[in-house]
Amino acid sequence: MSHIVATDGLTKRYGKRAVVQNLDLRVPTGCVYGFLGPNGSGKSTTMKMLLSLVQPSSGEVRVMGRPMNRATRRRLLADIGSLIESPPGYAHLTGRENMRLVQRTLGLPEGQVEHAVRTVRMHQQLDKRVRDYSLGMKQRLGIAMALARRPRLLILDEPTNGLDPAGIEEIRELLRRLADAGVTVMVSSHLLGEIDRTATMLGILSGGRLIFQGTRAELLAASTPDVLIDGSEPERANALLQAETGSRLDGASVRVPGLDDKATARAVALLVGAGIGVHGVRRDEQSLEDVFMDLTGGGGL
Ligand SMILES: Nc1ncnc2c1ncn2[C@@H]1O[C@H](COP(=O)(O)OP(=O)(O)OP(=O)(O)O)[C@@H](O)[C@H]1O
Repeated sequence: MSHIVATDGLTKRYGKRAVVQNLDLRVPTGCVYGFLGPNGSGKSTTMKMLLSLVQPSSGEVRVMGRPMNRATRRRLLADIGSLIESPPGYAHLTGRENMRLVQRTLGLPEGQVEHAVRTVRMHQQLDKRVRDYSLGMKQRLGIAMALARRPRLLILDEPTNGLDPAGIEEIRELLRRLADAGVTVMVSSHLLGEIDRTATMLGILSGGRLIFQGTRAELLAASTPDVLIDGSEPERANALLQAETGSRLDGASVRVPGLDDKATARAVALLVGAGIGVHGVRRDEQSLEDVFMDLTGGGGL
């Protein structure tokens, strides 16, 4: 599989503190890559290193098969569109004037800029000043600016931040359309729910480390859902299991986290051996959100 972005041991230290540690990112060409993690986990710093806006302390970034560094940056950036932190654009100018600036700066044909504006469905809002735009409109104009150069790779840092549900859905739909048109999109969020249905690959960052990278199905498979045990004496059963497994009472059931099949059989044998009647053992249904919360410890989510 070809990767449009690949990093090896990518690390950023500020003073003694490593804010991004040893990342081996693999972004397959043509996917929507959801880059998830709580606030402060290092997503923006990583994206800035991918764009060579921040110099890595160690490790390597390869984009489109080439090393990204100060020397190669200019050429590689010609094929990358990005939106990092607040939306760009001069507030006192209209959308059209801002787009014209982008066109002139990059020396682009007019049709290309118009196509970018239509893609984000902003063509009817272009004569308003940017300061009168809603946040969603500003984000969409920012994405149009990033798209104007017809990038192969689009890097978007929290494009849904601060948007209402309708605005979030618009961005989601836009990302899907871009992916269908062959653009690889890397998009960060601190909320799994904002991108999990759009992203085909997920990378999860926690405390500067990549704690998961793979598909949604792989993420679900990587988790061990809690086991719920129903029996004749839930309190005594919980007391027997608690020290070793961290179990707790959940209604009339005993909820036991992190048990694989063998450990489940051992727990049941222990209870039966202690004279407790076990009449039900089942695995809890787990949502992707539960798995994400488990992995990141729920920090900042
Ligand atoms: N220039 C800098 N100097 C020192 N520390 C920094 C600098 N830039 C970022 N950090 C620290 O690095 C950590 C990661 O920040 P980063 O912005 O990459 O996280 P994030 O996951 O994008 O979070 P957020 O969504 O809140 O922006 C934070 O603790 C931040 O304070």
